[in-house]
Amino acid sequence: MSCVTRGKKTDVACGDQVDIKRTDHSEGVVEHIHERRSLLYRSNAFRTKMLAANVTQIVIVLATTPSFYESLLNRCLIAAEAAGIQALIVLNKCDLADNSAALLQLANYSALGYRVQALSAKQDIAPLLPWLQGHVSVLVGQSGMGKSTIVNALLPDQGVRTQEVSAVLDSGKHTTTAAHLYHLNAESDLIDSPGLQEFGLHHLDVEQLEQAFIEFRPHLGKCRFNNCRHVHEPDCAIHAAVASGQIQQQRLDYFQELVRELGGA
Ligand SMILES: Nc1nc2c(ncn2[C@@H]2O[C@H](COP(=O)(O)OP(=O)(O)OP(=O)(O)O)[C@@H](O)[C@H]2O)c(=O)[nH]1
Ligand SMILES: [Zn+2]
Repeated sequence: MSCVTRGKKTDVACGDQVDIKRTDHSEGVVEHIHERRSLLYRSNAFRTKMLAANVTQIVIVLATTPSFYESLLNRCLIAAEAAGIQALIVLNKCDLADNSAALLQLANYSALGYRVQALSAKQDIAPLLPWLQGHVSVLVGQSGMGKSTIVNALLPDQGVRTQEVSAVLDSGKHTTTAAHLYHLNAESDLIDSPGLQEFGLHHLDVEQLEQAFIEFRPHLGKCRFNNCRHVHEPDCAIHAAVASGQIQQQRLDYFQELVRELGGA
């Protein structure tokens, strides 16, 4: 049913549960937004956008080709941790060429405890099904990684994105401009979001960032200075953990990149 919000407020996110009042047989007004279990954001220095509400899992879609931005993968993982949502990493297009390099790259993330599923959405979507069962999952990823293909494979009857193409663009190019929620079955929902090229995390502060790097947690609060930003400070527990191999240098680099964006270092 097509519904509008009262006034100019558009604080409703895809996945929200709402009370509506019917104004017509096919139209209504959103009266109330229910309390959210989770809310996923992305933001730049100027504005914060709600990505999806009430999701329990973020599914990060990567592919062997075109190559994916590892920085974007990290940002998605950090956004998930900050929102208290679990993450699943999907490596799509595994029917293509050699995926061993990409799998090796992702082994670093399995070592952190993140689940990684190799897949070819074109050939067989079945390996993804058990991961989605019982969850409200949101699919995120760069353009071209195969999100539409995954959604179409999961919901073959809905002609999901092709429908949009004919209605809006009529150009034959698959593009998703807004998030959509689909019911996979009685217990599982799937939210498809537009392709991302960047994923800003300006809505987080340094302390939230530190906590979102899960392998930092056991070392936090153990630096000599309690406002240590883990750059060049002496007796830094995070640097000590990098030196002893408990934290990967690259993850510390990603952390520093995010802190610099906040203007905090
Ligand atoms: N070989 C192979 N190609 C795939 C697979 N999945 C998707 N593709 C192809 O990759 C291209 C991009 O796939 P899409 O599903 O449109 O990508 P997307 O992530 O939805 O892109 P946006 O709509 O821009 O966000 C298309 O040409 C697909 O046919 C796969 O498993 N194997
Ligand atoms: Zn430190």
